[in-house]
Amino acid sequence: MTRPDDAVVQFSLVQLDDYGPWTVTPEPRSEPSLQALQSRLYADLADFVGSRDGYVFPSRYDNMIAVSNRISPEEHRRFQELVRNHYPVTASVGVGTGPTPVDALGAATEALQSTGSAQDATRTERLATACDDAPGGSLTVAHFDVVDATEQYTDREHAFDAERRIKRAVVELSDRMRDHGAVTAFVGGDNAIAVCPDLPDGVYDDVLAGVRDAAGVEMRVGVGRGETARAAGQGAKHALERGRDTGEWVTAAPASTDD
Ligand SMILES: Nc1nc2c(ncn2[C@@H]2O[C@H](COP(=O)(O)OP(=O)(O)OP(=O)(O)O)[C@@H](O)[C@H]2O)c(=O)[nH]1
Repeated sequence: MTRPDDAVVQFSLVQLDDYGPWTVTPEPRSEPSLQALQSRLYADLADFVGSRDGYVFPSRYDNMIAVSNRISPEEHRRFQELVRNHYPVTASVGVGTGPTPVDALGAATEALQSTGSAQDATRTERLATACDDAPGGSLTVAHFDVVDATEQYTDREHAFDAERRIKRAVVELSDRMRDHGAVTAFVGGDNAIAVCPDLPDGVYDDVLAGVRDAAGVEMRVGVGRGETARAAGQGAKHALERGRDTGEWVTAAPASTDD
């Protein structure tokens, strides 16, 4: 199947095969060892996708999300092979494209779901791709962070309360960005990254105001565009740094792929 003409973004949904039953076979496995396995597998996915100029989000760890523009089906198979060779579990992958990140992740989800249940013992290492070439258009990445998180929360509040406050703000943020077709993920510290359609600046202003009203947390954003998630994301990071200096949030000019 070829990809839709208006596709600008490709997402890959990586899902561990039959992982739930494995975690309790022959008896429940120790939680720290499961956490270590999940973290290592995520680190390998981040290296694999990052070295191909994509972006990756841990999601629920048994399901992980990659922005995979320009990463071919053959390369996805190489990642599946890596997992098989290094871990006691295998991974299936759904790949989807669409005009918005929400559409593309939806297509990846449907492709994967069409191959069978996450807990089907006979579903092993499926690669479900709804397209035979990856889109090469321009991507938008928005990198958000909390203003003065260290001084206001990290250095003052109970660690658990600081965590809850920041996570609550990110939930508010991702709900609002989803309404605009963006997929947003918490990426650590006080940071969240959204892969977005091309949105007017006013949308970011409204979203930041909405998060402030709902969660009482002030965030800023840098926005970058580029032909890969890496290029767009680096542009967003540079824009965020400029925003720290000026107090305004900033949209970066399209970044080159080798930025
Ligand atoms: N994943 C990720 N984490 C980051 C990044 N930058 C900072 N962090 C994390 O966020 C925490 C807070 O850092 P900052 O955002 O620089 O600190 P701040 O106190 O909010 O200060 P301002 O952002 O300047 O208002 C750090 O301790 C890191 O854990 C980034 O680019 N990516």
